[in-house]
Amino acid sequence: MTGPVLSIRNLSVTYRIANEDFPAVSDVNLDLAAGERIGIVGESGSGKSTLALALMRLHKHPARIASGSVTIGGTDLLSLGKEPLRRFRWDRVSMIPQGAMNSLNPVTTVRRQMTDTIRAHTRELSKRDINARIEDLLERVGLDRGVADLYPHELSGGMKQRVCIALAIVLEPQLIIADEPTSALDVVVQRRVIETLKDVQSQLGAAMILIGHDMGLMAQSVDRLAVMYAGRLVDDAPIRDFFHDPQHPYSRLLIDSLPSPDELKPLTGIPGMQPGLGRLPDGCPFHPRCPNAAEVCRNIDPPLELSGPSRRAACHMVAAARAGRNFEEVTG
Ligand SMILES: Nc1ncnc2c1ncn2[C@@H]1O[C@H](COP(=O)(O)OP(=O)(O)OP(=O)(O)O)[C@@H](O)[C@H]1O
Repeated sequence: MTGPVLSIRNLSVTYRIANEDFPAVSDVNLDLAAGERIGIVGESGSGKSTLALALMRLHKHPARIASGSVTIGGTDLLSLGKEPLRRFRWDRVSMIPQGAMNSLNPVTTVRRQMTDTIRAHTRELSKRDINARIEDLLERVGLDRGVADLYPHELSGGMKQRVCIALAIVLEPQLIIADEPTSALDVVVQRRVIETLKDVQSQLGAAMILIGHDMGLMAQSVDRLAVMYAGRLVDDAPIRDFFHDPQHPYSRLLIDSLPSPDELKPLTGIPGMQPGLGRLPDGCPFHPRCPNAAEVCRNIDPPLELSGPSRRAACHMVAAARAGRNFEEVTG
């Protein structure tokens, strides 16, 4: 198949609160190729999990996909009926949700849980084939095959997370969405689990979306990094460009607020707060916190547009620089 594995067009997701729809994900456009890994970062509440859940159609009331389209492996996700959607999940797109390791059933063994997942999608495999597949998967994620007969309480956090990775790849999906897959683990185990996830993803040739807050982990794990702010994608760049030449002022501030062991500097956050649902200011949603904000930023919401080879930014200042114009001239 040629073309992207994932294609998101103008996707908006709202939450209905007191008879009013509030946008949590606004007009997101994104393509992802086979084998490509994209990281999505953003402050808490920026819409990352809402976007991830919508990509599996796992969002629940009061969330609603208000507009847009999602195509995965050539299939229009939003047009699928209940049964085709059930088969589509895990088979074509799988998810390691936030706190995945706590979602394992405490009263059944790993083997039982993996068998149930496989059986829910295929009736063709014999018990022997299923057991062979389970043991192979456990080994692929760095676990002993004996783990199949253990219960979740007999596993460490890192082992549980590996089981969740094995479950996510059980049907060899084309797209894996991992929402903070390592947030509850210590740093050493985090690195190992991410390495495992990357290995299985590249063996499958699957595309991967990695959602998280840890920019250091992202730097080592993904090909591209996208930033969400107040429900929008505001930056999307190859990982090296993102760190070496950040364009969006928010990305710059995020990078500046990272602690550095080489340069002992006081830790700085980003002043101000991200606007809550339904409290978006006019113009660019970041302008109240932006050190470069000008009149145009207070009035016009900048679209996410090409800002260099393979990169996009939603910022008037970046757009002016790309057009070779002086920002002050543009802002008048
Ligand atoms: N069930 C819900 N009902 C109403 N609003 C919700 C609901 N779930 C999330 N929201 C709101 O939607 C917005 C996006 O939330 P979301 O959980 O997608 O953010 P996030 O970037 O994943 O945050 P975190 O990093 O903390 O997981 C937030 O303003 C949040 O308060």
